[in-house]
Amino acid sequence: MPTTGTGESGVTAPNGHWAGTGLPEPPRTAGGVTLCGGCRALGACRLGVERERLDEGGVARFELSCPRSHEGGPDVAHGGWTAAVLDDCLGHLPLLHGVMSVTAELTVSFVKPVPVERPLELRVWADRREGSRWYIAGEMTLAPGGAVLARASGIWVTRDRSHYARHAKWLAGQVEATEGQ
Ligand SMILES: CCCCCCCCCCCCCCCC(=O)SCCNC(=O)CCNC(=O)[C@H](O)C(C)(C)COP(=O)(O)OP(=O)(O)OC[C@H]1O[C@@H](n2cnc3c(N)ncnc32)[C@H](O)[C@@H]1OP(=O)(O)O
Repeated sequence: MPTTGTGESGVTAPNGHWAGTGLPEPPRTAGGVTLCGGCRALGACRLGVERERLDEGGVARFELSCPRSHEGGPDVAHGGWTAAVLDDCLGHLPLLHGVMSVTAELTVSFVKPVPVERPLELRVWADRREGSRWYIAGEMTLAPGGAVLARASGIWVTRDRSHYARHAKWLAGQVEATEGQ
């Protein structure tokens, strides 16, 4: 990935485009974590993803922990955090291949309570690809010991830069249709 260097925050400023998408590359942290729109100002993943990489076998590996701010029950993660971080990390698999995609379907199994502020790992792989559809699965484990805490699977649909413009046009049409009602 072409870059312009690493700033004080450790976030790498991109100067290239994703192959085939025409979209600007999103910034990455020093740990290789792609930052979505909401996390860019902070320069860190608010869900607690600290490192990400693609291994030799094509499996994406993440190091993370649940921030205390996402505590649900005492000392355990809110289920919404678990679902959100699985959605985010599963969707990073196409990103790590230079492909922009959006979540079309997501199924989450909450296997055991997830402790907050403990090291966790997440493995993410593609079960198969059919045209623009990626069928992706992943598993979250406790870092020491490897006990499975949660699993997820879903479908991601590849998009190009017209996705957001199309959305903006659709939304403008919705607003126009309701004006004067
Ligand atoms: C230039 C600036 C760049 C900046 C660039 C930075 C990038 C920096 C990224 C960092 C990384 C973050 C990545 C986050 C990734 C998630 O957070 S994903 C968020 C959650 N998921 C979504 O928002 C997806 C919402 N759903 C959809 O857009 C569509 O249902 C899908 C998944 C694309 C459908 O695809 P499909 O199965 O091929 O179906 P298709 O027949 O094309 O469309 C089905 C329906 O959706 C509609 N549709 C499809 N696409 C759209 C659209 N774009 N707008 C409106 N309606 C649409 C169709 O019109 C159709 O509507 P109906 O005719 O049924 O009324």
